[in-house]
Amino acid sequence: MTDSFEIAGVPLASRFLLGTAGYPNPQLLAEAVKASQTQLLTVGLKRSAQGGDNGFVAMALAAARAQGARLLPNTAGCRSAAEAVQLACMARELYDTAWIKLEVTGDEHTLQPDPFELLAAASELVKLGFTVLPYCTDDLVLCRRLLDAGCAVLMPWGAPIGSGQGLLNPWALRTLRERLPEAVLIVDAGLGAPSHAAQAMELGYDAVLLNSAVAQARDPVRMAHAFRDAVRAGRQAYLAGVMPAQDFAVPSTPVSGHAFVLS
Ligand SMILES: CC(=O)[C@@H](O)[C@H](O)COP(=O)(O)O
Repeated sequence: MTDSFEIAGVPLASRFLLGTAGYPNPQLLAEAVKASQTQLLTVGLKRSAQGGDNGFVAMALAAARAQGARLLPNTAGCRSAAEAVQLACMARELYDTAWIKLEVTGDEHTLQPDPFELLAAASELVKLGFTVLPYCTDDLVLCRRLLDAGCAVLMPWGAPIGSGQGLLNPWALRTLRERLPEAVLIVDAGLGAPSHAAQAMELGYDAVLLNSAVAQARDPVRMAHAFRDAVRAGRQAYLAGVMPAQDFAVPSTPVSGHAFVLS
């Protein structure tokens, strides 16, 4: 039974989006992509545009093709709206896709997105016909503005990129889910363990995007499997209805009357 979701009218059978940076070698990248069964693979534009990637981008393209996955070029490394728009236009030519993962960094220490440049870039790219997937903070007002600007999807951070800290602010992520029930929401970045991905899915997120936790694992292929399973488990739990947590004990076996009298 498939449980797909849609981005801009395109159904995606996998809710696990994977990044292609930082693998020990291109072969392991290809095997991890296969194990993940992802349908959407990100590719860093700055890396490929600058060349010298030792075959990683070519391997990412081949791995995507082998399993019918789409490419999602990203603007990682951009510091302004103008730079991001320029890079997105290059990506459209290079990869023949109008989908773009929009990243505009505002702080070097946390790699936190710059909300002002992000919104400016998103508005411009939507006008240019792109399907824009912005990597953003979990700020509700910013997220609303990005949707109003025409973004197809929102990708709030779980934690800073590469930190592996998991969901640092579950309250904010839960609030986003509750306040934007119609939006396609994907937790992006900072997930370090499969349990973090499951937690995001249990909150009702449509998908997760991660890179470092798989690429830097001792065994990236096994880790890709683990995340794939965790994403599915979290999704199933959400659909089944996760019980609300409470501050008091409730006996799981109600006791009434006197069932047995031992003599
Ligand atoms: C691959 C990609 O698009 C990254 O920019 C993304 O944010 C992943 O973050 P992690 O490496 O923390 O999973």
